Amino acid sequence: MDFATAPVHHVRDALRELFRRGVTRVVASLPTLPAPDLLAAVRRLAPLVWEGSLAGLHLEGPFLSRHRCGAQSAEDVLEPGSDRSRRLLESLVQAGRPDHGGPDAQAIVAMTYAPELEGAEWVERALFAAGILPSPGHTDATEAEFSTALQRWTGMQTPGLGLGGTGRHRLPAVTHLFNAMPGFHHRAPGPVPAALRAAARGDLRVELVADGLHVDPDVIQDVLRLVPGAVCVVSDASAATDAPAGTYTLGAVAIETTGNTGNQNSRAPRLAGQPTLASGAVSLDGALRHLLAWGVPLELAVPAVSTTPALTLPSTRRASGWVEWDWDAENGTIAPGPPAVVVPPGAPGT
Ligand SMILES: CC(=O)N[C@@H]1[C@@H](O)[C@H](O)[C@@H](COP(=O)(O)O)O[C@@H]1O
Repeated sequence: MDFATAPVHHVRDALRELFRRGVTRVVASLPTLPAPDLLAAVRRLAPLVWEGSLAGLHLEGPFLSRHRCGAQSAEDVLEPGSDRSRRLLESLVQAGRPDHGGPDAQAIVAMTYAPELEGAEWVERALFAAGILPSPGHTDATEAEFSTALQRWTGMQTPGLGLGGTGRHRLPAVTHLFNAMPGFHHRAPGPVPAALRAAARGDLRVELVADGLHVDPDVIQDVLRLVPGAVCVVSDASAATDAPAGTYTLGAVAIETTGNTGNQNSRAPRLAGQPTLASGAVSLDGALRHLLAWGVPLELAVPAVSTTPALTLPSTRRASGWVEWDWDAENGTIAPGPPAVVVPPGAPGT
């Protein structure tokens, strides 16, 4: 099911399946699309956020680096500085805002953008003002460009949103750290070390795709040890995630998966006919199983898939109940299949 193009009743079916597996809050990511389609998708899905079915919308673009599109539609990437881009962002913010309610009611919770682009500062200002977190990602930024963007944010915070708050503050998160950005080089460090330093200071959170294919499991564990409270494990899922072999859509682009052939590498969705990774290979319950199988202690793994990512949501959308899994304490693994008990929000102890 492709959030960007599916009718609302298919979205509801997919959410029911995720909730059955123990996922309690879902942020729908919309990829870079032709501007009218993106606006239409926000208009279609925002009511699901207002009614509480979705926890929010994340727009992955369209203000991305043309050099780091990855699986995002390069044709639909826009320069943030143009009048057309300004009008589009204003319309998106408007489409995500309900008739009643403050910035906390905005359906869009985050937008991925490349902070080195000309006009990025305007995007950041507009997003913060609307209660939307700017998420650096799909970026070709140098370390200096990335750090400059973080400094710019300092003057743009609104109450409860921005840098340097308490541990439960709503902070921006880097969109899938390591993927779709320059890697670390000792003479050209790129955004990764700057992001990790900011995360260690408590000024930023970092998303990781923990499917065993996007980032080496040892690197995931290193990041969890370095900045344990800042890691948001995300599925980066698409219609092709956990799906049978076939061709699917990710908004405007065709992607494919070879399904579960027993060779884990073949299971990652890729751009059709190309080697480019296109989305996560497992949904969030699968990511938790991976973390535990790699030996990540339960007390690091569980917050990274639950309470830490929840902190990127407005506080009114964080209470998510509690899920008890059939887990094998001796082997540190959880049993496949649905959780043993899903305790609804508001129940004693949640
Ligand atoms: C939805 C989305 O955009 N997902 C990105 C994809 O675009 C990128 O190609 C891939 C690998 O990036 P990498 O080759 O830089 O590691 O990571 C994520 O799957």
